[in-house]
Amino acid sequence: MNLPKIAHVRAFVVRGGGADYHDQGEGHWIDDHIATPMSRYPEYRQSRQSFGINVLGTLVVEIEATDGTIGFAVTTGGEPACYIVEKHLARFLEGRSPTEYEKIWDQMYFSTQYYGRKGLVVNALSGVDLALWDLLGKLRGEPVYHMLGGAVRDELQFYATGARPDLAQQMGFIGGKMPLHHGPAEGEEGLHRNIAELAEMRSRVGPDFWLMLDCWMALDVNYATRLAQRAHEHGLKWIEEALSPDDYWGYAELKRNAPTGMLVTTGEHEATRWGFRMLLEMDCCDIIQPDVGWCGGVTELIKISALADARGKLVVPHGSSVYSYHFVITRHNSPFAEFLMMAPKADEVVPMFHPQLLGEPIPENGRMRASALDRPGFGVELNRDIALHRPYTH
Ligand SMILES: C[C@H](O)[C@H](O)CC(=O)C(=O)O
Ligand SMILES: [Mg+2]
Repeated sequence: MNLPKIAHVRAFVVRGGGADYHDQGEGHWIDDHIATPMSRYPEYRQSRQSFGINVLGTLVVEIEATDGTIGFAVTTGGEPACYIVEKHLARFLEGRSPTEYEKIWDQMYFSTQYYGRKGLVVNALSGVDLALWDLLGKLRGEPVYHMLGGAVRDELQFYATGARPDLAQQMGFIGGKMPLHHGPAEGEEGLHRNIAELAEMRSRVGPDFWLMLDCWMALDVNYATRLAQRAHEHGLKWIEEALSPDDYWGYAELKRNAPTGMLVTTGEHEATRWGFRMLLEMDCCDIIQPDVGWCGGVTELIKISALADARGKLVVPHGSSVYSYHFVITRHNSPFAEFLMMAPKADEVVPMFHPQLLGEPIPENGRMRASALDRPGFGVELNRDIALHRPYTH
């Protein structure tokens, strides 16, 4: 079957929430004294926006085929990622068939390897890859999850990330992941407060509801070990991203130190099969958490997931909305998914990438039927009422 070829690749930057979900207004739980590697500096402790967490904004990649069909995707990376997409990556797509995603991925990765490999460049590459899968699905009239092999279960189950696991429990989620508020620079008092917050939440949700702590790379092995040991009596299910993503040795040590039954998770800032191979072969964690928009897109996630599956590890992607939903429903070793609560007080379910996507499905009672994904591509449209800025052309 001859599909239309790729005619144009375009990249835009958008401000205000969406894929750059840290780009929120004042008073949002996601910017309220959350422990980070920058918390050692008191002036950057209260707000992550103060050190520039939202400096980039969302990257929107559009790929138009010769018949006018448009695939698109959103991720983070903003204006610098627009430059990379327009000035470097677009050449590997235009004039090609959208079925050639393996070769396109390979050329995007190896042509940028001398300045890429992780971070911003792989975010940009992931955005292109996801837009390509969206285009392919739209041209074939198939949802991405069909192209990935089809659903292995009838519905997705979600845990919620946010400041109010107690409310998430009432909304039907299977667990709640809270941000850790105090890092090592806040000393023993900060550690007591972290444990007190966990204990308070445990008393609200009862003994069986999953509670997790997201440490956003803020800790060292010693602090993380002490936190894990003290959190164990409050039934902490997992300790997430406790250390720098570069500290594979530290993660291996933390996994050895963690109390029996408590899971160590990480990987949302890791990228590619080679990065995840390190996490897996060094036995750094129990669950890997690639972000589909940051790890290399769906093309790379297929490989990352197969590596994990062969080692009996779970893959529970970080956030990533529809890009994650279409993958998780197709894999046995992804038994549940994350839902980031983007309402400022984490007190209601709103679409994760609002306002950038139209038709973005949301969990109901903590679940989503596979049929909610039954639209071509990733099943969403770009909201063209938001301000799209195209800083570069080619
Ligand atoms: C809540 C965390 O600090 C971060 O904003 C999101 C995250 O790491 C996650 O959803 O996982
Ligand atoms: Mg996290």
